Amino acid sequence: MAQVTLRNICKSFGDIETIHNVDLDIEKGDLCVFVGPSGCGKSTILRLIAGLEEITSGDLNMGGVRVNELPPAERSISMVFQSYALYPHMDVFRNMAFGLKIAKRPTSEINEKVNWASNILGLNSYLDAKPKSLSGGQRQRVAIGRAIVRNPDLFLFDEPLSNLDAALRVQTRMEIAQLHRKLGATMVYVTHDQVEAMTLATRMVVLRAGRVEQVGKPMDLFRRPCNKFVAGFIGSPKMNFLKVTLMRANEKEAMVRDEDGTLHHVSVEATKLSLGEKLTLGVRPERLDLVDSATDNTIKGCILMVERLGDQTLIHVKTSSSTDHCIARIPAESKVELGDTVYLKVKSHHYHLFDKDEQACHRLLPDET
Ligand SMILES: Nc1ncnc2c1ncn2[C@@H]1O[C@H](COP(=O)(O)OP(=O)(O)OP(=O)(O)O)[C@@H](O)[C@H]1O
Repeated sequence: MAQVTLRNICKSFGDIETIHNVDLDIEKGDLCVFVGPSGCGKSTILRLIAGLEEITSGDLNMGGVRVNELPPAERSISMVFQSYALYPHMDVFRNMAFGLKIAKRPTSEINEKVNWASNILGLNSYLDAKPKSLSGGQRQRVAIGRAIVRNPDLFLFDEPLSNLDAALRVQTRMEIAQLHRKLGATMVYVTHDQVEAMTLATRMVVLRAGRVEQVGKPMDLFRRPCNKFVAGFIGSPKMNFLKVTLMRANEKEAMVRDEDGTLHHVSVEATKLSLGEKLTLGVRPERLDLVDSATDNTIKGCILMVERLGDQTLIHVKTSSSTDHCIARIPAESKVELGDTVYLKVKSHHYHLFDKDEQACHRLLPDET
């Protein structure tokens, strides 16, 4: 049985419904990450699970029991916010001990648990310090410590790394992943950063405008996005999209033509498509290889920008078919200059194809990809 289940959950603020029929199972031990653009409803769903917002309709179950009306304090959850929410006048020890004190736990248990948490989080040397003397990363660790001492059934994280600088974000992200493994805890984690989502999640939930678009393991969503939205949201730089027309189709391949007249052979099950249908071809920047001349499966374009990143180079290429310009990730030693005409080749099984409703055609991938 899943630890947390959402069934047909809707949430309205006044007359406006912002969360629409969300169904989701969060299994024990999952690190379930909600990801999606600003305003898609990530925090609202987290707050519904926490009991900080009232559910308009649907059922929220925890451990098999319906908890829609259960107050937050009775849900066995701990929440960690972006803003840390530490008490400025209390030292680190008292901040971490606060919840247990309120719960009137014996002093020996409080000492034991706070020491255990501060060991795990590397806070032993700071137990007497006040929050204002700590760095952002240390403060967030105290907030996490305060959450773990309570040993809840479920941890909820709302963009906990947003206030940290880039280096600290990576470090704290690793610490959260390690903590998740050490504790075997069930966690729900909200972020708008798809890299954070990919690296942390055991299960990723992609949301758009209050609806779940796709749920799955990060690499499954990366390899087999169910639609153009998920394909464009996961991956950095994002997937390139080209406007194409279907010329031929069978159960193993779609042959499409781009706006330059180049043919692309795409390894997908394409029997449901109609000849002449306008489609979108997707290809990730790392799947484009520089070649000398145009053949089938190449994209022709003119270099608009060259970004040399050290170990690799990104080229931004203007093409006739791409909805935006195309980005290709190429080896650092490639000799390319602004204004060059380039040909970028794609293997048939590296393409994605989306129908006129932006739904993905089933990809036929070889085992190694
Ligand atoms: N208390 C509220 N009253 C009215 N509308 C609200 C309230 N809280 C959230 N909303 C609306 O619900 C929608 C989802 O908001 P939510 O904060 O959950 O998005 P989000 O995905 O977490 O966004 P962000 O990444 O920007 O934090 C938005 O349109 C927001 O304006």
